[in-house]
Amino acid sequence: MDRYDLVVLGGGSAGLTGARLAARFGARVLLAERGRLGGDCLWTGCVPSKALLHAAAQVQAAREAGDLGLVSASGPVDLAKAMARVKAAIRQIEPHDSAEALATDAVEVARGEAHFTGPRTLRVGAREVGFRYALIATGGSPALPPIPGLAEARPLTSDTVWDLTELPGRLVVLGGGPIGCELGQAFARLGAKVTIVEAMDRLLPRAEPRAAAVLAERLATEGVEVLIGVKAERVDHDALYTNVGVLSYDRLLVTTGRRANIEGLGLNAAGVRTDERGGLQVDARLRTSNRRIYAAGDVSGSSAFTHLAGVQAATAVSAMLLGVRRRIDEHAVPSVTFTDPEVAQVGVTEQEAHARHGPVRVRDLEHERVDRAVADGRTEGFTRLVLGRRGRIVGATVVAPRAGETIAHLAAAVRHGWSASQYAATIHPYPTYADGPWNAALAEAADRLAAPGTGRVVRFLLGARRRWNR
Ligand SMILES: Cc1cc2nc3c(=O)[nH]c(=O)nc-3n(C[C@H](O)[C@H](O)[C@H](O)COP(=O)(O)OP(=O)(O)OC[C@H]3O[C@@H](n4cnc5c(N)ncnc54)[C@H](O)[C@@H]3O)c2cc1C
Ligand SMILES: NC(=O)c1ccc[n+]([C@@H]2O[C@H](COP(=O)([O-])OP(=O)(O)OC[C@H]3O[C@@H](n4cnc5c(N)ncnc54)[C@H](O)[C@@H]3O)[C@@H](O)[C@H]2O)c1
Repeated sequence: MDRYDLVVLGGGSAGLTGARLAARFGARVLLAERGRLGGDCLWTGCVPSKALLHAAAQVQAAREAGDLGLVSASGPVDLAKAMARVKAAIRQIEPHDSAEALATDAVEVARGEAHFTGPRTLRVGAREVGFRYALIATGGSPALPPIPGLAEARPLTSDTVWDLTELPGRLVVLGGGPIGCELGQAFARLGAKVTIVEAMDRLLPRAEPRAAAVLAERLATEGVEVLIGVKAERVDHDALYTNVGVLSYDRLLVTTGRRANIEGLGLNAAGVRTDERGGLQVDARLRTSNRRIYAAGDVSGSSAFTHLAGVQAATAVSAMLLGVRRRIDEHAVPSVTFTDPEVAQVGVTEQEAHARHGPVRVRDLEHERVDRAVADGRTEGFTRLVLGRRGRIVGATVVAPRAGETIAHLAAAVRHGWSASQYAATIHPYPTYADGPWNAALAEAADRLAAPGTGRVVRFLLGARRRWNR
């Protein structure tokens, strides 16, 4: 039986990062993949959704060009052409995640469904191999809620929506989380009549409520019907029955959440326990109940982001192979919903901060005060800094075009516990959307200068300098 230092189950964002890092350390690594290398992010997640959103943004710009005197574009697009752009983006990235590229990095790839046959053995295809350590990185899949008639209606999910070649006339999107909002806006801009149905009292329930409100307003302006606090009761004959009425559709897209891919992994044989919710039981260092098996990425039950999946995998591999014990600071993981405007967030929201840090303050800056937003005619957004003890930035939200680029520096602030004054000390380029957080932090720092204690010192210095340098 072949023996490996590390076997990795799943070749998505987590598995690819973990396998490559281990091979770079000099370990003998086997990566098992049952489907397509690259995982959700490349084939059905980040890459196709961002490519479709880009196509949709171009269409939207064309529609709005009438304001500038051009004959404005109208009507639906040829979805097959938009999807061809999506496929082109995937094709461009795919070679980096291929078995050939991995072979160059000294990672061996085994094709097939992997499952544990014992605490230190695994079968993939016809091969049984032994391992010193294993990384479970099998990701997640769309989950359908138990609504009568829903499964039988065979709705679209984020796995299958990419196969559409004709734009649906009426698209009902069930679930107003990040996937529902991104895809809902994209299809609406491409020309579909979109209705988003969300069970909670707002879109993006994990975001600052005000961010969700700005997004909902923008979607409504673009013709998306947003139904919040609505209960879906059953699906029958191309119609979704809800407590507020019947929504007839041409296609139904379900984006109500995902579940971890742990079925058929042979967890019992490996001595890997699951928790009461049926997910993998992992500790803060991502170790399962078998001390030689770790988990990373969506399967671990943490927030589903590619950037987090990669960091988790690298952390787990360093712990397994080198004994480096590190925890990931989950509070400083930025999240971005790539709608227009983008909703970017890091750390805690105001509500969460109250619960966790006690009294906190927020410093808001309206984007009417951000010159780049004014120049772009996009002042609907805002920046919010959540300030904890000693003025430390414990959370931030930016709602704006390109907010995803702006949030990275704020992630550093939350990660390192910077105060608003420390954040403000870095010069930001003008005019950018990053002026939002910078000006918010500068305003906070200026207020501190005027506060009773510091203010007295400042006034003393001013007075003294006046007297000495008449
Ligand atoms: C529509 C959509 C948009 C998204 N947009 C973003 C975004 O903009 N930014 C962001 O950060 N995140 C985004 N995400 C989330 C992101 O795609 C995931 O967090 C990321 O792909 C998780 O990587 P992973 O390695 O954990 O899992 P995956 O990428 O799902 O990889 C798991 C791999 O394991 C394989 N596998 C499963 N079981 C087995 C087995 N038994 N044996 C062998 N192989 C197996 C699967 O085939 C798969 O290739 C999006 C997700 C979706 C669905
Ligand atoms: N830009 C990004 O980084 C990005 C983009 C897409 C997805 N993701 C990640 O993928 C994961 C899955 O995303 P998602 O949007 O599918 O899931 P989600 O759990 O984030 O959102 C699902 C939404 O559906 C709603 N919902 C659940 N059941 C419902 C019902 N019966 N009727 C109506 N609404 C219902 C929920 O209240 C929630 O708002 C998330 O963790 C997300 O972070 C990230």
